[in-house]
Amino acid sequence: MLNRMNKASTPNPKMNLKRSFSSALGPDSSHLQVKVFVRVRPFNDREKTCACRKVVNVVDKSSLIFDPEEEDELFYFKGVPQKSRDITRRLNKNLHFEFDQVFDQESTNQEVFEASTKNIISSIFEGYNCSVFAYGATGAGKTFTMLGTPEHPGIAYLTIVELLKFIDQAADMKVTLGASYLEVYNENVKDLLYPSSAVLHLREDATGGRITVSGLKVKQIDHADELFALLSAGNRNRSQHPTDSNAESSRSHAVFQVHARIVSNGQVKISKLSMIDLAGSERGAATGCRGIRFKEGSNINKSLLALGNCINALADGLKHVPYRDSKLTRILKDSLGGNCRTIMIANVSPSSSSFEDTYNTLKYATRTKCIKATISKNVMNESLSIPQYKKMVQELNAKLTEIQGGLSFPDISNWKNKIESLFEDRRKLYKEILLLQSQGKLTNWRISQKVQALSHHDPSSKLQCLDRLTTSISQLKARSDSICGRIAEYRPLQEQNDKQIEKLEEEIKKEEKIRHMLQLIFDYQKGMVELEEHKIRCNHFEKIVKLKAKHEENLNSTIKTVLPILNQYHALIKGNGQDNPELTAKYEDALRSLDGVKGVSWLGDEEEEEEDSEDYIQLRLNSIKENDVDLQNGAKSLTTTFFLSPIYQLSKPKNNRIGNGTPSPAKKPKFILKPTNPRVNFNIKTPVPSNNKENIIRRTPLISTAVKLKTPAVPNRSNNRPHPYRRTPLKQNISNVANKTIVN
Ligand SMILES: Nc1ncnc2c1ncn2[C@@H]1O[C@H](COP(=O)(O)OP(=O)(O)OP(=O)(O)O)[C@@H](O)[C@H]1O
Repeated sequence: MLNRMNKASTPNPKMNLKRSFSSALGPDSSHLQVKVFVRVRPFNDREKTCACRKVVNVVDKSSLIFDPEEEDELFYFKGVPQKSRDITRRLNKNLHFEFDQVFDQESTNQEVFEASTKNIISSIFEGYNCSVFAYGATGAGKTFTMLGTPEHPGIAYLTIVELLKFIDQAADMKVTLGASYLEVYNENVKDLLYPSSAVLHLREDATGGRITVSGLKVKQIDHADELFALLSAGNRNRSQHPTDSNAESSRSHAVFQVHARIVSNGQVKISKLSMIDLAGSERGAATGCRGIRFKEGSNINKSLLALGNCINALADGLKHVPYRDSKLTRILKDSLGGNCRTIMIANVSPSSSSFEDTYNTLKYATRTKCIKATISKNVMNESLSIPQYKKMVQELNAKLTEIQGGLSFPDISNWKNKIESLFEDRRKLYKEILLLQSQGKLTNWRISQKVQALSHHDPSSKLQCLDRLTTSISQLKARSDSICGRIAEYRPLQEQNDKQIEKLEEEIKKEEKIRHMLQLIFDYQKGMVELEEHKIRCNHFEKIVKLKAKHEENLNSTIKTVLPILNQYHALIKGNGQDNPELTAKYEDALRSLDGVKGVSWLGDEEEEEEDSEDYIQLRLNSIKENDVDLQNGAKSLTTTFFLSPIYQLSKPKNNRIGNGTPSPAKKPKFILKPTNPRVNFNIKTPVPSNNKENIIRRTPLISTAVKLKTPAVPNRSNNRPHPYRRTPLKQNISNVANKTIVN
């Protein structure tokens, strides 16, 4: 038995058939594979009369046995019954085939439809292409299955009925249907709905994948009746000629296509249902065809052979599928291996007279089961009309309102008021303190000027102006003390405000949901206060610079006046013979001092030259950056960086040097105006005095200056070198601003 099965299983090595043909994948994965059904038609009259044997035995719903074993009749040899079989008789193949479903002779078209095509109707409305094709030898029942008779309507009819039923039920979609019907006869394509039209040609689209039939007309369908009328009319136009096997043999491959355009939920799905009734495969000898019929048969077989090759290539998963070998395979390209849910109904005759045809059909069908198709929906976005957009916007708005209703935003107005109020207090406090500081610094600068003026005179002289100077210094000092006192009064309030703001910031951090929102408000308010602080500092700095400039102007004008008078006095004394060496030395010392003021450069000043090269005539304030606070001994100081961009720089030429520290009266000092060099930075620390008055005096630069009243600083000239800051008034100005007034 096993041997027989093995033998039977290798009739054609290329087909690689096995004894048992089981479905490669389960029913759930069928959407990836071509579904294959086999239908066995009843014996026809001719088969009945010729006493043919039944070669197909339907075992159950999904399997059949081809060429089943028969009970061995008793075999007599010389009148004696033998135990062994009759060796002159052919062995039965007894092949077991399995398909998605097998329909026996008793099955109706309705049953075939219910089990096969009905299941793919919904896929059409999802945007999938679907195709059903009937395969089999001539007279095997393809046309009966696909088209049927008035009494027994076929798959095409039943599918259309179901399709229309589906459309009626689906109220939420708009479906437009169209139909086309073509036949491939003798390798010519003909429009069956418009039979008078010329032979149609196949075109491949630009992407090289899709085949279209150029000139094939798609008729729009508004009513179900129209679809049936089209089907009937197309069938009448089909090439049919009687053969020995079939009195009404269809000699062409017919492709009836229903094109659907489904619009739902703003999407457009386009799908196509193809129902293909293939011409029957036939053996010339078996069908008794001659002449034109033989030519027809050759072409039919040629295209069916091409179809078989495509099925084999697809089943083996080959990259190249020979669709181009025939018109039929080109047309069926997207129904077999393309983006399509495909159903094959293989029709077979049960009669031994069609033994070879049935066997070949079953082999084809088995190979077809292995074809896997990758299907995807043909969905595209519909370009909506204005009313549709309006409707969509309304729907979205309604959803938004619904979502917003579900969200509750916490009320942060209390927080906001609290933050704003605390920072408003801080702003006022800082403003008062800084303005007072500015007044104090300006006052102290005036004190320092008067102290300098005082130092120019002999304290023992009883000049009236000295009294005025001393009185003025005392008044200014009293004012400075008063300002310091007022600043000190603000200190507790400022500390309290700082603590409140620190606490508030901590509280904000604990608010999980609104923390970020509150932090934004907090940072904004903080920034506003800092901005105001900077504005006050800028104003202060401008005032200082103006004062210095005015002072320098006065000094220069005094020198201009004093120098000729001094020379005159010296000449007068000398002329009167009252000159003495001590007086001459003092005179020369005074000259040197005045020369120094005018800017003579001395040897060994290189480093200072580098350090203090920021001699500016005009200064422009660009921007300010605060580096915040330095806590030391309980006192706070604010460090501010000023970026000063000089417009022009007044410089001494490098060669304006005399040598060995000796000034050269022959060479007058020269100045040149140079364009600005890159930005110059000044770090300016603004001390914020603590409560402690001692500390205030010790740490506040201007007050320190005031304390130095009793012992005014005198430039150290022990090495016969003028102090660089005393030598050049401009430098002195800058140094005062940078080091004394603010940086201390
Ligand atoms: N299941 C069936 N039940 C009853 N009669 C059938 C059945 N199948 C086929 N027949 C009959 O068998 C005959 C041949 O069938 P059909 O024309 O459908 O064959 P075919 O495969 O289309 O042949 P061809 O390829 O030559 O067109 C028809 O008279 C048809 O009515």
